[in-house]
Amino acid sequence: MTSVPRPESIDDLLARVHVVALPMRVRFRGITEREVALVEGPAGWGEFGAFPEYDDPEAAHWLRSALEMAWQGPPPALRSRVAVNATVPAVAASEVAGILDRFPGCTTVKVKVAEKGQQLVDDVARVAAVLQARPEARIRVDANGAWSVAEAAHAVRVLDQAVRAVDCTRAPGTGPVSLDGQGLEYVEQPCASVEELVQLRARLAADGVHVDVAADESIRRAEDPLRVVRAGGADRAVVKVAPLGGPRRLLAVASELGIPVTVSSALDSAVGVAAGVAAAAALPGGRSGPVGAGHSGPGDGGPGGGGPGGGGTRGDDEIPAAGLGTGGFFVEDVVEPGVFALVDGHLPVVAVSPDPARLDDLRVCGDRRDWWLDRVRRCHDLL
Ligand SMILES: O=C(O)CCC(=O)C1=CC=C[C@@H](O)[C@@H]1C(=O)O
Ligand SMILES: [Mg+2]
Repeated sequence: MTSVPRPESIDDLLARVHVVALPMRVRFRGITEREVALVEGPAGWGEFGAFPEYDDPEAAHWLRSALEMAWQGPPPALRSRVAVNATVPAVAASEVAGILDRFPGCTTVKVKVAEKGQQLVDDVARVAAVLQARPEARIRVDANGAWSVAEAAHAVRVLDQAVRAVDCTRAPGTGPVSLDGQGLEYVEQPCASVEELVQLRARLAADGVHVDVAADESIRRAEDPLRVVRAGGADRAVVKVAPLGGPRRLLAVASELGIPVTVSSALDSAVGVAAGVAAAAALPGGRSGPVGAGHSGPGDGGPGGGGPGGGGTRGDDEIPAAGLGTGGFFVEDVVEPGVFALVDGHLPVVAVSPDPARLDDLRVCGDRRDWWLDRVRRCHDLL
C-alpha cells in the first residue's frame, strides 16, 4: 500500500482514537446502530468505520483513509458545496414520504430495491411513492447485486417504465399514459459479478432499454477497481472514500475510470461524510481519461489541476448528486443538529470536528472498544 502521512507510533495513534456508536432511525444495510472509530490528527479528524465483517486487508484501506484526512487533510476543493441525493431504504411505500422529509431540497433520489423477502411490486410501489412526494425527482435504484441477469433485465425494464409512466402532475383521465418522459437515471450494482454486469449491459441494449449500469461493490470491494470498466460492465461508477483508501486515491481511481462517478457514503458519521464531500468537491467535472488510455491519475499528490482550498470555482451541479445524505439516518451524530446540515439539497465543503459532549455521550466502552482498538493495531501493521 502506498504510504500515507502517519502518527509517530501505534501508541500515539491509539491515544487519539474515539470509538462511538450512532443509533439509527431506520434499518439500513441490516443494521440499526453504526459503530465507527474516529481519530483526531494534526490536520483534522478522520473516520475508520470498516464494516465488522470485513477482514483486515480490506479494512486497512479504510484506516488509510482516516489517516489521510487526520494527518494530511482534504485535497484542494474546486467547489464550495456538493449536491446530494436522497436515499430511500427498502421501506414500505407508506414510509417513503417521511424518509424524504429528511432530505430537504434533494432533486435526485436513490431507492433501494431487490431487498430479500420483497418482490418487484414492492420496488415499483416504493418508486411510485417517491414520485408522488417529489414529482420532478431524478430516480436511481440500487440492488446491491441481488439480481440474476434475467431478473435484472426484467426489473430494470419494469422500473424504468414505471418511472416514465408515473406522472403525478397529470390529471387522471387525460388521455393515454405516455412513456416518453425521463426514465431511471441508472441502476446501481444490479448483479453481483463483473461478468453478469457485462451480460446485463448487452441484454439491456438488445432489449432497447436505455438505462445506465453503475458499479458499486464491483469497485469498492474489488482487488482491481478498474476491472469492471475495462471489461465493459459499467457506464458509471459509485466511489466511496474509505474503501478506496482515502480522498486522493478516490480521485486517482475516478480519473482512471473515465466514466461519470457518484461519490457515496459508507454509512459514515459526519466526520466520514465530510471526507466524501471533500473528495466530491475536488472532482473535476465532465469525463476524464478512459481506462487503458495510458492516462496517469493524480496519484497521492492531489487532484489533477489543483485548485484553491475551499474556493469553489466549479459548478456544484456538474458532477452527479453524491450519495452523502445518510447522516439523516442517525438519531444522533457526532455534530450538533444544524452543523454540517443539508441546505437546499447540498452539503457544504467544510472541516468537521465532533462535538466533545457528543463524543462522550456516544462513546463505546468495554469489549467493543477493545475490538476496535485491536483492529486499528492490526490494520496499521498492514499499511
Ligand atoms: O448512496 C447513497 O445514497 C447512500 C449510501 C448507500 O447507499 C450505502 C452506504 C453504505 C453501504 C452500502 O450498502 C450502501 C450502497 O450500497 O451504496
Ligand atoms: Mg450501492
